[in-house]
Amino acid sequence: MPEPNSSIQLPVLDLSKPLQSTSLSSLSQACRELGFFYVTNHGISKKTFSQLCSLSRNIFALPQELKLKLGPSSSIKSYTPRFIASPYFESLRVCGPDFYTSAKSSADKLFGQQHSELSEMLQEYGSKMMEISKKVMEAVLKCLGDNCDTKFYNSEFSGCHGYLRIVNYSPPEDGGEKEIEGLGMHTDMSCITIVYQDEIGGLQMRLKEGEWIDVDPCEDSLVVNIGDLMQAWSNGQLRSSEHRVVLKQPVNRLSLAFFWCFEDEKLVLAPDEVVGKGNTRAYKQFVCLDYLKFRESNEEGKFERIGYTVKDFAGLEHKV
Ligand SMILES: O=C(O)CCC(=O)C(=O)O
Ligand SMILES: [Fe+2]
Repeated sequence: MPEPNSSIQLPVLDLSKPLQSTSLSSLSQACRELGFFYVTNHGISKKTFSQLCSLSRNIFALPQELKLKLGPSSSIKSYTPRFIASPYFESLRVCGPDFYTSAKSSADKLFGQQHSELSEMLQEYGSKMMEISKKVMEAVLKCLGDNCDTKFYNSEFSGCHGYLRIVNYSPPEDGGEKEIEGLGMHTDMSCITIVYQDEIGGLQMRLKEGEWIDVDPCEDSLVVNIGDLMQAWSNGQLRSSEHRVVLKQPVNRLSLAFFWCFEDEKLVLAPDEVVGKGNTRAYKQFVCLDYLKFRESNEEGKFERIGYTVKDFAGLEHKV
């Protein structure tokens, strides 16, 4: 594993202010070159995060037999146990738009019928994340210039849906000084992903040159990264960068990753205006679900470990 030693100042998108031209140009550069940035003034309180994290920790602390009632082989399939993505990674998935029902069907299996606190919190969190995703996507579309946000948000992105993955990383207690890979290098299959990480840190992004950079937890900020669907839709102008999670201390780490994606049946194709006159189209049209299936079939048993990306699936010979 290469040693990461650099850090980089990622730009911050402040959702409480209109985007000024200087912040737009740094955001645009980040979306094109790095694929990562922070978002602040998102409207989710510290208290909400800490309550959600503590309820989630209670779930992950339950006996394995109980958690396995939720997956991977149950009909709900919301739980991914350890030793699938990595020996140290387990996760719980909650799907929108009805986050309440999705969470409730898991909670009922774990605790019986009487437990709705978690489901209510997740409904609130999920709908808040949907609103944040919309605002973030409008800003991302602005980065493509030419009023792309007003031209394309409604026609292309209004059918997007979101799901939340609550992740618990538990490194071995006797890990010593060694850095341990909690989640291997991958790109996300989303349009955008919005991540809350607790104070432990460990998320790293990969530069185009291959160097690993820490994406540190930042007070009151969420991390946004561009996913594969957006890389294809923007004709490769926006970057879906490889990232991973490295565990540097023998303590548990919790993250809440929200994936905002096109609907399964969506035909993903960069509009001519986005490709731009005189530029070559870099991705052929594809059905969103077909890409998700392609990734699944190539990653059997490996979860999201990278092998193939949207470039391998839909990339055309001549790249822009
Ligand atoms: O746990 C994190 O910070 C990021 C997780 C992630 O990259 C993913 O679930 O795709
Ligand atoms: Fe990811």
